Amino acid sequence: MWKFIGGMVVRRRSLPEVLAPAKISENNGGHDRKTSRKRSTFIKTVDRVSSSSPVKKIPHREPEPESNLSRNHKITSFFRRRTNEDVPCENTPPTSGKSEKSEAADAGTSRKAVNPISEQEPSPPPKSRRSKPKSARSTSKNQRSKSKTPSSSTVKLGTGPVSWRNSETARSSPNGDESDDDTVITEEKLRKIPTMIVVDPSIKRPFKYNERIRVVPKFEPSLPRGCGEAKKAEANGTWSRKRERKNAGEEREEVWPGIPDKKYGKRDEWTMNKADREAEEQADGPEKDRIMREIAERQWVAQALFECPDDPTQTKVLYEGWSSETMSTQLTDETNSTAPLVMMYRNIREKFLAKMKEEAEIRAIELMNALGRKISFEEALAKFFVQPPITSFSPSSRFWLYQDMDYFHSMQQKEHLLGPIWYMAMSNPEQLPPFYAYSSVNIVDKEAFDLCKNSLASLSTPDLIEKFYKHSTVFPGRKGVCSNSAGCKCNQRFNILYGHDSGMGRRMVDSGHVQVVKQIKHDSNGILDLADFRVSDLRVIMECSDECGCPHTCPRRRLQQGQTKPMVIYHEGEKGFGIRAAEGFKRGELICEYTGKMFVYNQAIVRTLPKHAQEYLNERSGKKDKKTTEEEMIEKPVDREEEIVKPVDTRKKRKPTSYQAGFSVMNDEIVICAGKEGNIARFANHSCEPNAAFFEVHSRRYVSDPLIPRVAIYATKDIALGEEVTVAYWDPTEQRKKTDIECRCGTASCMKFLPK
Ligand SMILES: C[S@@+](CC[C@H](N)C(=O)[O-])C[C@H]1O[C@@H](n2cnc3c(N)ncnc32)[C@H](O)[C@@H]1O
Repeated sequence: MWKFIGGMVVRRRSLPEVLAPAKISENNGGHDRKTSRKRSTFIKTVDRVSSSSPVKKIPHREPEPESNLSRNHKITSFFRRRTNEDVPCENTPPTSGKSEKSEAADAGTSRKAVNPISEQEPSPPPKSRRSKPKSARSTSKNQRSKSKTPSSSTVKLGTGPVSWRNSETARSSPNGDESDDDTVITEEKLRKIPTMIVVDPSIKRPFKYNERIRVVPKFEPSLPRGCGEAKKAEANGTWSRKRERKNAGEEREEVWPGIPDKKYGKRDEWTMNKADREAEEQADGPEKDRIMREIAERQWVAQALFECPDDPTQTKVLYEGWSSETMSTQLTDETNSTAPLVMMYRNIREKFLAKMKEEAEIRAIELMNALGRKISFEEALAKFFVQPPITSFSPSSRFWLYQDMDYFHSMQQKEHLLGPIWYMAMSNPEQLPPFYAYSSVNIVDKEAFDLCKNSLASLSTPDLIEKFYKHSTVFPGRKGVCSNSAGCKCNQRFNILYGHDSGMGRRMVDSGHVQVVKQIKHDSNGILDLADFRVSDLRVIMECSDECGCPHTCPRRRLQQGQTKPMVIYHEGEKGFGIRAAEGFKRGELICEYTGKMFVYNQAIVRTLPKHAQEYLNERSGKKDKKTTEEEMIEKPVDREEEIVKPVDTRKKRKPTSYQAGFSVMNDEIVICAGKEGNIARFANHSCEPNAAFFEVHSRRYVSDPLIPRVAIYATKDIALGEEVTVAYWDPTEQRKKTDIECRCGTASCMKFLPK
């Protein structure tokens, strides 16, 4: 078993199969085949679409060839989606060039509301026929709201320099109406943001433990809540993701958990246009006007924007729920105003890519010099940085799968008020993205939930004081960085639960030494004070909660505010994927949380075992109650992992994983496993000279919620834009058994092999 320093435990695994390269089928023969095969299905499914849907019931007829389609009609239905169709624009990779407006979006400057249509259209269509694109869901409300500063009752989350959340409030809306801005955080909204998902297989139907905690019989990855267009398309679309043959004889669906496997495609576009045209033709007078208005008012959700390098006034738009073959070209100024957040995402992505390219160019020159200039610069560069393979709009190109992962995972993040993420494999365009289900919160097994619910840490401070005051002499006062002017209760909590005055703050560590648990504190900007930080310290961060009386912007609630900065999951060659900063971090700044499935330790191991091993272990443990087993363990200490894993390892059936994190201080029975479900933190690679570390965090917004132990990654050094975020899986100063996995951290003090 490997140890992440600070109680993070990982277990060995081989590189997942999903990382193995596979061929992209660029010619997308499958698309046409599939759409024609599914045509009748679509006709059937549109019947079921509600009247509010833009999809209309239409008679079944043979499709007309593309060239015969009414151009005007397409323009009407799809927000002039074909207006610029003739503009030569390869869907080329994003570059660092930016328009003035996008610069403004980057800086988060507020802009006067603009009606993009009246401003940009040289010869505008009749008013009633104009439709407007909707920005990504993440900006849909934002789009509608006026540029406004939050009122005193609404506060913005996020600390430190510009975060995507900070800058987006400043945006204006093309419509200018005053509807609620989903980027302004109110207490009411916070109360409903999910904090965990509890899995209890014994229940039949999901229910709410409270406003933030849902109990489900099984965790099932699904599309994020706001993605209504994608959901509709998943039910009715005719384009579907192709199946991919990985190894001979083995077929696996190229359907990533939580990513739509069906979308609207060209055929649907044609069908909808045709239905519109027919409805329009058949109607008369006010009815005709109504239909035309309805068509004109349809909104499209922008999923991603791409630059046209030949013409910076144009931008390519990929729509949520639609395949890439239906992309359209729009005026950059329009997309700047109608989809400011998506534009901001594009700018962040481009800035990051420009940085990566710069780095790759330096490495390419180094390689050329090392090889005596036997290869050209272009060849050398291609070893480190390949432009995204968007030579065609073929929806089956792997590039579009990456775009979907970016969008749908970022939307999940958005749901939890967290920063956006991207996936990139710049040195190998054939690289498959990682195969796992995204979850911004922990998925807590019922047993772990009950354990946490009944733990001391879950008690309110008055209850803790009542229980423990007699055992403790010192409970230092209400000071700290907490923004409650009356003082903070949370140092008291720390002292009762983990302080050495309480008698619970001394722990035996692996080496057999006794260590004192250290409280790591924030400064008034939410930055950790890491003055005398050592990676091998036993440490806990104590956050404030509602019982403290401070607002949710309190610097002592940093993990509750979550990941504010954009991050990239970047393919690092032999190390697999890693995480990189798409914006710089200061030492002590929060990077993100480590989420995954949370289990009670023994059970966590047992459940990953093959059936026969599970049966054997369950049968054995069934004869003894839990207490006896634990007592036995204390009397005769055993390496729990050794004991449990051995029967399986000898049969060489189980693939070991390295995505498990354990707790040394808060609850050493609990494990977070991010092997199949988790967030970006699961990609943190090891370095012998890391720039970040794991911290156990005592964190909940509401004291009425059970306190589950949480893990955060904080920067322990300044991290620059584009730099990889790394942690130490074990204390490099400690002698440990080594595995045969070569460490590729590339640092001067590298131990050469990852530890056991
Ligand atoms: C927690 S995962 C990190 C994410 C992983 N790279 C991925 O793509 O899913 C740990 C695994 O990453 C790889 N890894 C992490 N750090 C490494 C390093 N310094 N050198 C080589 N491989 C590394 C090893 O395969 C290890 O088992």
